[in-house]
Amino acid sequence: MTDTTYELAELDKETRMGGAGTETSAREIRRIDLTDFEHRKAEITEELWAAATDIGFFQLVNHGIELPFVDGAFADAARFFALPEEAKARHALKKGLNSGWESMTQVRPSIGTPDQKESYQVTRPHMDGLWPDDALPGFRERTLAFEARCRDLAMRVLDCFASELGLPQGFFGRAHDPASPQYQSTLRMLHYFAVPDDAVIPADIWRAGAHTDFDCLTLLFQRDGQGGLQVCPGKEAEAQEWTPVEPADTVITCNIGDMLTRWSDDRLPSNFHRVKSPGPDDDRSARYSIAFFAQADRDVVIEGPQRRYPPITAADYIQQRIAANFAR
Ligand SMILES: O=C(O)CCC(=O)C(=O)O
Ligand SMILES: [Fe+2]
Repeated sequence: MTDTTYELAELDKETRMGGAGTETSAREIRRIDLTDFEHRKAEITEELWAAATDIGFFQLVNHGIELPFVDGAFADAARFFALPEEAKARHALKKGLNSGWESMTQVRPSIGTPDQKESYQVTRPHMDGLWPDDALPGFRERTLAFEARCRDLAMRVLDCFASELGLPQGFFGRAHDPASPQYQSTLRMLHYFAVPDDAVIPADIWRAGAHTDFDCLTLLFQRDGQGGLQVCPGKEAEAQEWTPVEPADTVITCNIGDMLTRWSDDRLPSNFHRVKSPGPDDDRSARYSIAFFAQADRDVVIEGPQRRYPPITAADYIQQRIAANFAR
């Protein structure tokens, strides 16, 4: 726990989510099938809206990003993280720009201890000097291609939300424009460290501490057998009951982020999630995941149709969240 008070209400809420809480499997993790998206858009929109508003999180299946492509992105992530420390340090995080490599520097307001992980982030306009081109030929091109597919899929889902919110089709696509120098959507490769067999992990050490995401929508790719993710819908946060999410190679777990909560005047609640450390009976090997964060372009003003929150640019919004999360 920290005793800092934050300017954003979202952050104050986060500081209260650091306890262990309890586990429940009673919540349904709804799977939304995107097969034949263009023809089934109305039906899919209904399902997405119901899952996002009743439960607060959901998974996508038959989402169109082919498994070999996802496998390739994970293979590239593993190759990057296997580079020597000094090679990775040449591509160090540009703080505030969600670009580059960091290790153990993310401290969540909920727990106050560093996440037990390293990450490499790609945010298109800020990648000068951050690509490992010499060590990993082709990594840049493949990673950008994967990022583009994630962005397109995220915009499909956001288009469905737009129609329910009374916003025009393409509204979110225009606000997340990969050709704009203001683009700030981010692809993040994550590597949670293996834990030695004899290590006893203190209760306040998490692979990722409890948090909501800063963005509009997160697409989270996980690997079969690499569990640990737990979710708690924002509207049920007080109960601190966490539902484990079974990982699978072919599904994408989605989180609504705080930016969309604001933009929807609270109609789409963000959800808390965290990644627990392996317990005594859990697999202790390394865990990899990849997240795509759809964050509106820096110059876009976030203001819902009902104006429940004061307008804020997406740049200022993300900046306040980064400042609260990265110690150095
Ligand atoms: O690795 C995971 O499963 C979750 C990652 C996450 O929540 C994040 O990076 O925001
Ligand atoms: Fe997250």
